[in-house]
Amino acid sequence: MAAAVAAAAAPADGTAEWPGLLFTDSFTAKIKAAKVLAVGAGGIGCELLKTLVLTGFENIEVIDLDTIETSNLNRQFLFRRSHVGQSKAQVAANIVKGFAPSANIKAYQANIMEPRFGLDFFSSFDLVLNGLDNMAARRHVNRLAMAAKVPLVESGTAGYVGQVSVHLKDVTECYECHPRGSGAPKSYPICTLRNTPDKPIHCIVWAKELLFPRLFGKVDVSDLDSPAAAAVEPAANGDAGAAAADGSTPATTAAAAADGDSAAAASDAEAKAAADAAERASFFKLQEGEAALAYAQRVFERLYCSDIKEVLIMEELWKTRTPPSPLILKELLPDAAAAAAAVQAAADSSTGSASKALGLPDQEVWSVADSARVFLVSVVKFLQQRQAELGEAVFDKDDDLAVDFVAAAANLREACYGIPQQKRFDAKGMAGNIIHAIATTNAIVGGLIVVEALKLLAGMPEKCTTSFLRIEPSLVGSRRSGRVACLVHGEAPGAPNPGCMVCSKAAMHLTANTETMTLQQLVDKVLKQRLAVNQPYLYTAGGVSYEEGEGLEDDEIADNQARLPKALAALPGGGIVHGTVVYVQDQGQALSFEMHVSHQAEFDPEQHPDGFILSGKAPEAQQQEPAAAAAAAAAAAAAAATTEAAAGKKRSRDEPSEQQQQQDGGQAADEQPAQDQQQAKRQKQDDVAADGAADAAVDAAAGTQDDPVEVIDSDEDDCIVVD
Ligand SMILES: Nc1ncnc2c1ncn2[C@@H]1O[C@H](COP(=O)(O)OP(=O)(O)OP(=O)(O)O)[C@@H](O)[C@H]1O
Ligand SMILES: [Zn+2]
Repeated sequence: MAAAVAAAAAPADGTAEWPGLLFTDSFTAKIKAAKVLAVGAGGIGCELLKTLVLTGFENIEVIDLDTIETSNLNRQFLFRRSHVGQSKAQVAANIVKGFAPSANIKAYQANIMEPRFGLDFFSSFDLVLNGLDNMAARRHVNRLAMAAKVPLVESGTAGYVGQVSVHLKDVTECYECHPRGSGAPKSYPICTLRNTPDKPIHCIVWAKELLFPRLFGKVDVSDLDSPAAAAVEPAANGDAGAAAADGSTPATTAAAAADGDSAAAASDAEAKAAADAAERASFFKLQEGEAALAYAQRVFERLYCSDIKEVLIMEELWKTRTPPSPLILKELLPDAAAAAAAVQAAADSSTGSASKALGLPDQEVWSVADSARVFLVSVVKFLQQRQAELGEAVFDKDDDLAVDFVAAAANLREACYGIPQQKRFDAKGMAGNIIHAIATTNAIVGGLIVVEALKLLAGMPEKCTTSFLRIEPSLVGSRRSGRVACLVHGEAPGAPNPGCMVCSKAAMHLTANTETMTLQQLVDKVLKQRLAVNQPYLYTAGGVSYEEGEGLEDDEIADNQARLPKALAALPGGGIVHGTVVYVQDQGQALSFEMHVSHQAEFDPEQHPDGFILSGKAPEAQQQEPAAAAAAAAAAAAAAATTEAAAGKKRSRDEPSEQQQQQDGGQAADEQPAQDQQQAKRQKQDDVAADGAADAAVDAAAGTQDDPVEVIDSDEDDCIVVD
């Protein structure tokens, strides 16, 4: 189907040029016949679907995994209150069909990342148009659109700013040709979060990422207080005091660092950190017969009094900083009996929110005493009313109790450290990375997507623009009218990046401590979190292999699992060491690339808090003639074949399994089990949180906000003129 776009490279109506072409019969027919995939039926998606049908598109498939929520109604104008709880994709399709009854719109309530929406599915469209809100899904769609050579129009909005960009394999840059600023969640040095916070966000991240999972979720989802992290810090930054984690004293690490015996120091530090972690794990457990309120008070005392006193012992930390002051619960809530009764009454109330139960406002900064009350009430409510989730809870910005807890816990820590406290509304925004959506921005962006789609359909990718919607108009030079003020600035899409791991055959370069990084960390932190690989299959010429995904036998799954805790260098088959080339594939994304590994023992935690460095690198093959590139590819394939044989693989990675083919055949969207939908929704929420301030596309637009009047050498065609 994508061929239809290429075939239209010459003006469809002989002499017709853009934009006159739009008004020709043959182009109208082309619009009518084109098959379009719209991904996302949220803020942008609703606008996009409406504009598509009003422009004359009649063959549309729309996918959205979510259901309609009341909070969507203010801007997702296709939805009404009566639709709350129903599939966004289905309702959007039904309503839009009312505008254009001849349109054929197929809706899927599904995650675009499901294997059934694979290469065959993408290849069946002329255009893919994104109205998504998270990086993981955007990257996934980009990978499949590039592999299928289907043009992709990508979009994003954040408040008043937005962006639309066009991606066409081998013609323009793909969505991942350049690093996206906020692709990975913003990370903060662990020692700052634990011991020396100096901004509200440090306290909010501490409450959300460390404390929330510690009390209600899976502790291992956060590595903020893992013994390994604690042990590594002193060696790397030489700051022995900062190494003491979560209340451990600096004495051991400081002495060990000073005696010059680094091996002994490291093992002492590791042992100490492990003992501290074990002590904390047991302290934060609810004791047999312990009342929820007594537990909440005990945790309060530990976090805001004894832990703070422990940190104060580390004198070297406070030579250049203001030391924190402990909070005493009895001083904050002097009438202990009355306070306990009020907290228990609020905790027993039927409202799911601690702050609402206490009658506290969302839009005002609470007093420290009120934050203490909210803290206690939320802990008790979690223990009493949300028992089923304990041990599994995940922070969700739409969960009132979780937001209450994080806002109060962060405020109390801010009070200890003399950092300004936040309104609940703002704490929620920071914890959930929320930028409030603006309907008009979505409408403009939805319209711009269709404009770019039309240029692509006309076979005129050279006319395409990357459009930046700005918060303030810019002055733009114009041939005809001098200078005009523009809200939307357009520029030509960039060329493909030969170093891109997605749309070229470039290699990635990983620098890590191969003696301490485990295969699990490589898979989770590097491949999944940083490179958005969903179902990794990796192997080396030496015989290391690891695989996830469908179609594996039980013994293969067990073998793979057994390798995960091993350090890279200790893996069987020679390990992954300095100089190893790791071949990575993800069948679900039609993706394959090489990763070249370098060993480095230590990393500066301020500069590389993840403990590794990842960079893209153009391989030699990119500069070679096609024949040489093919030879290099054949050599890589041969290495793969050797490894496959060594690993005893039975099926080819490049051929879809029978199961995969069946899935690609296209089940109805609503066949996905409800549990999967829930999981996907949770994954989406995680992704959204990890998405930082929307996406780098938007960052780029947002970057111009401080520069409202700027002269750009551009044509009027590229802008929307403000009267
Ligand atoms: N992997 C995915 N597969 C299918 N749809 C997705 C996927 N990820 C996100 N979406 C959908 O993309 C849409 C993005 O729209 P939007 O940014 O308006 O989000 P929203 O959830 O409706 O609004 P808000 O986040 O502001 O509450 C959402 O409807 C969301 O469900
Ligand atoms: Zn690329």
